[in-house]
Amino acid sequence: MSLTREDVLACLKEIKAPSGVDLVEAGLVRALNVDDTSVRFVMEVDSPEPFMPAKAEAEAALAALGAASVSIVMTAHSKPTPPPDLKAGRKAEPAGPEKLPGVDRIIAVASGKGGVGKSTVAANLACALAAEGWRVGMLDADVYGPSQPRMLGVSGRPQSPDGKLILPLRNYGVTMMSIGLMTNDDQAVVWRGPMLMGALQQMLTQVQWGALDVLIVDLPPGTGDVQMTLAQKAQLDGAIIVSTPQDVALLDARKGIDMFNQMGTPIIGMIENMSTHICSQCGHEEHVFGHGGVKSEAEKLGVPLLAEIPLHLDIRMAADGGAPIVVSKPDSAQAQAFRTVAKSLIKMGKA
Ligand SMILES: Nc1ncnc2c1ncn2[C@@H]1O[C@H](COP(=O)(O)OP(=O)(O)OP(=O)(O)O)[C@@H](O)[C@H]1O
Repeated sequence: MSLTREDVLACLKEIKAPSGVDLVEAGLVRALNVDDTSVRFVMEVDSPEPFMPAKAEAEAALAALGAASVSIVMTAHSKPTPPPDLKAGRKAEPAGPEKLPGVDRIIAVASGKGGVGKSTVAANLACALAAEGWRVGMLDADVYGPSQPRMLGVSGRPQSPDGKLILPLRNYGVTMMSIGLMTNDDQAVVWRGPMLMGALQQMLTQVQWGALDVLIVDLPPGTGDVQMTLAQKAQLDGAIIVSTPQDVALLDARKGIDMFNQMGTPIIGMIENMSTHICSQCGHEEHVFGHGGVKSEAEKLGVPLLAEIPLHLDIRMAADGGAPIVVSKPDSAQAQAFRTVAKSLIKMGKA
């Protein structure tokens, strides 16, 4: 029997948080998604441990109500830090960004502006690196428009058998996790700052990534909280900036590069996407958005231009159809453009 949102909320109202107030009343149930007999939500808490019994109780009660699958993700905020110890001679504690265990490198794929093809580039790059024999992970941190599940043809709910570690999904040799797998496709998620940070931190540290040569992070466009949090929490080995050739996209790309520079993240290079339009019927080439803008910007900023990817119907159909062009038409000229970037990243020692 299908469950309704109301059924689920009524059930959760019977479960008390450690404060004695029920989970719903306490405002702990966030991003609730009820899909037939599958229930998912985020529990926004400061520290997960005291809430484990309530979580287990909620899982059992929802299962008894008829939920076939229950996924409760806890967003753990950082623990309150003790006051600084100002005594002289005290050894400094390690602080700042850390390496993820088992993950050799983390590369962020970023853009200043939305819709320039950042996720398409990230998906193709991940598949191209996997095709070169690299162990590749993809963390889709584009919280406002997660598209990696669609692009990498992945669906289903990530499971967490022990309630602690989340098992990522896998396709085309890419191990992936996306915030989009925790939320409903057609439901707009309103992320509050701390909740967003918690979810990102959880995807970094509570997902069982396994041993990876490279973890690619698909960032949301712009220069916001997710970029900052990522750079603070994880040791980023570099960022790739995707831009279209128009001035407006380049202006935003420049802001993105400036932000990474301020955070001390090396810029691996820029990629001009939708560089030139190649007609899929006659092969005629046209510079719809201008051409060469990213090349001259990269020269000005002293960063490498990694590729100029054409605007081609096949790239869109492949990405939107769940099998990036690198996988669906690996020998096409369009796929070659991505494969060349992957090879040069490997050569540069970046992946
Ligand atoms: N080179 C290309 N040729 C044809 N279509 C492309 C190309 N690059 C991207 N697209 C298409 O453009 C659309 C937007 O791409 P994508 O979702 O990758 O952009 P984005 O920069 O990640 O956007 P956002 O960050 O706003 O989600 C998609 O439909 C994608 O298939």
